Amino acid sequence: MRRLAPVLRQDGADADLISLIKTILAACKEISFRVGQGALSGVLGSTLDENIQGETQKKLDVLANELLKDMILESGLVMAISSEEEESTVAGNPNGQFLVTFDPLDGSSNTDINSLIGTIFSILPAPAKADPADPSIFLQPGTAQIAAGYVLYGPSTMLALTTGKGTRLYTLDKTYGGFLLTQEEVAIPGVTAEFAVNMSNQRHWEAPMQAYIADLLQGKEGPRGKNYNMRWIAAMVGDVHRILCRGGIFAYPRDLKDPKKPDKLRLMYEANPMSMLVEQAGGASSTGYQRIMEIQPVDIHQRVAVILGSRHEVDSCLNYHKTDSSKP
Ligand SMILES: O=P(O)(O)OC[C@H]1O[C@](O)(COP(=O)(O)O)[C@@H](O)[C@@H]1O
Ligand SMILES: [Mg+2]
Ligand SMILES: [Mg+2]
Repeated sequence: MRRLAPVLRQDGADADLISLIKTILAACKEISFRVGQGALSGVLGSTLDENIQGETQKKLDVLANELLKDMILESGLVMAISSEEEESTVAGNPNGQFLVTFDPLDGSSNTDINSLIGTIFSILPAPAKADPADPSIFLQPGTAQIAAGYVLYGPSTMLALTTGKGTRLYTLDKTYGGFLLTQEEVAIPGVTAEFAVNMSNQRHWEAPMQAYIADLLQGKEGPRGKNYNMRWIAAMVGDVHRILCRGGIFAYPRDLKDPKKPDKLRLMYEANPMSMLVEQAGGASSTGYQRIMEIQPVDIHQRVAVILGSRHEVDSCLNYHKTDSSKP
């Protein structure tokens, strides 16, 4: 089985990019070890704090954030980092070629039930001669990403990674201590009969999403003419991993439950890296009205509606949005 670095070299990644990816993964291996130790490592449960987004921080959120931040900045390869758990960006080497934005721990609410969680990351180019302390250097669309990936802390620890040459899956070999290539080319089936959405928000969705899901639920007797199955892991990283493995559609649509917070998922370190992985595997990703990777960000913690997965199913969902005259 092939090791990570030679595969990245074959894909045209330069030595600094390989080194940065290896640094991110070194932090993830440490997180994987702590997660694997569970209650024995003393990292389960909540802190007394909230993060910038007003969400309760888990001890693992804080630990994962510190590990990633320190190791990435110490590498000297990045101009700055941005994280879900940091209010603003953190400056690094003014000559660093890269920016890294990450969700240190996705699916935090799963930590206490020994269920799927992961780390999501996105690597962007650092603008030339920019101020490393200026957060606006991160405001680049997803199409500018140099690489994107996640590490899933499951029964095995897996890496999904793309540098724009397809999406590949690696598995952490704990005896050797590195990630080995276990799926060369991920190809998401275009057609599916599986959807993932938090149904408890159904009554708060906009009309097109209500109509789309209502038709899926009618199964064989409805306009879609087939029965659908539903899955919800409550960690985007787990739901996207399932879609990379066997197809499906994942949605966290806009909802009107709290008008001040209509969207849940974060553009820079959740939606964009997952969209790149999905598109590179032949899938599609949209807000319902726009390709996610083409959004020009205005804030490092900006939230966005997400609909991604099997290409034809995403297209079907988008058709419901096209016929909704109330939207752009
Ligand atoms: O609470 P819900 O509606 O099930 O939301 C689950 C969603 O929230 C998230 O956990 C948000 O991520 P964080 O855990 O990083 O805040 C997503 O991964 C997941 O898809
Ligand atoms: Mg998250
Ligand atoms: Mg998180």
